[in-house]
Amino acid sequence: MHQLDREAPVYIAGHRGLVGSALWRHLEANGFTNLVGWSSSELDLRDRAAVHERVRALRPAVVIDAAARVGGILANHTYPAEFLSENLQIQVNLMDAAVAAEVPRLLFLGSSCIYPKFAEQPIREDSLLTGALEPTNDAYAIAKIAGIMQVQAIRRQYGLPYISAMPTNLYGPGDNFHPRNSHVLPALIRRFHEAKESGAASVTCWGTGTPKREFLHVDDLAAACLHLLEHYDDPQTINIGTGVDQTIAEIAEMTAAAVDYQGDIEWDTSKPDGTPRKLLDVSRIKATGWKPQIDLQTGLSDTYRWFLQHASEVRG
Ligand SMILES: NC(=O)C1=CN([C@@H]2O[C@H](COP(=O)(O)OP(=O)(O)OC[C@H]3O[C@@H](n4cnc5c(N)ncnc54)[C@H](OP(=O)(O)O)[C@@H]3O)[C@@H](O)[C@H]2O)C=CC1
Ligand SMILES: C[C@H]1O[C@H](OP(=O)(O)OP(=O)(O)OC[C@H]2O[C@@H](n3cnc4c(=O)[nH]c(N)nc43)[C@H](O)[C@@H]2O)[C@@H](O)[C@@H](O)C1=O
Repeated sequence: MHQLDREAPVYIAGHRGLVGSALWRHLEANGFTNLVGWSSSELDLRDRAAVHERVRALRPAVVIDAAARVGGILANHTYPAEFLSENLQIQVNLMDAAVAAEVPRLLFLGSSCIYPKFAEQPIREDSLLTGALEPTNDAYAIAKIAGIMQVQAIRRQYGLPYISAMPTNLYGPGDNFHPRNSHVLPALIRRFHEAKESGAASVTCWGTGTPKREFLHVDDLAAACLHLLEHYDDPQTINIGTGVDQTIAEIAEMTAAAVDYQGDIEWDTSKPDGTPRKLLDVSRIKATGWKPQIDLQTGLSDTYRWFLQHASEVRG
């Protein structure tokens, strides 16, 4: 593979989200001068005709699909119909439009929840479709698996070097801090912060605290995406993660420390735990020369600082 042209148009779908905004920052810092993004109100990616028209008119050199209906365990569990339907529509429209406009390079982003609930740990890419999915996010996972298949089908049929990558759980500036619909880290940053402010004696977290999760800072993810666009060309999807995980109880302790909340932590076991563990095997991406730079403690403190500085504009 070769260096991307820094002056050619790069379309970042979902450029206002956690991942898309990090991609924008990273590409800009790496000399890209022609980044393009439309918000969902400017271009609803479920609108097939509009997507075809925009992509045909722009003829980007690269499309990065960071647009999706995204949420934490409870949002996935509560709205499976939307998570399936909206994600299928967004990715099918984008990829079909890219093929029709002969876009030469595309990166599709999925998620580590595509792998079987009881996959052997750490999870290798070839575990895909070897077992049943975790029920709290099976609808979302099936949409993402369809995306991987579409990338492979396009490569086979049209010979275009499109790729897909599967990030582990992400966090960082620009995250969604909604109290119910977000992922665990932003939810806990907000909850511990509010408890500290109000002087609450305890904070309640969801589930048993025993599941394990792996967290990657979104700036590391953005660097990995550019690295893959310049160094990876294979039909098989590739994992992006740290190769290290913690229990949710440990994560809650770390978040409380980052926020400086001194009270107790309690557990609401009526809330779902989700998959017991999903640690990615990251040997393939490491072999291409990429590795994460931001450790979880530093990343958590930075994210909390960002949350405080952007209190009036945080999502959720
Ligand atoms: N967050 C995580 O922990 C992980 C995320 N990922 C993947 O990374 C990608 C990005 O996720 P993330 O940044 O966290 O999600 P966010 O919710 O932060 O951002 C998603 C973006 O998608 C856009 N979008 C959603 N629906 C539409 C639509 N109908 N038309 C146009 N744009 C739309 C939104 O645009 P707007 O703001 O303009 O409405 C939003 O900016 C997803 O594919 C996700 O699966 C993978 C692993 C973990
Ligand atoms: C990225 C990934 O994200 C989702 O899967 P998940 O890994 O289960 O993500 P989560 O961050 O929501 O939860 C992780 C763990 O943390 C526990 N937990 C404690 N307290 C809170 C809490 O307050 N909020 C949340 N959300 N979780 C909490 C929670 O019970 C669970 O055990 C899917 O959308 C999936 O589709 C996907 O791709």
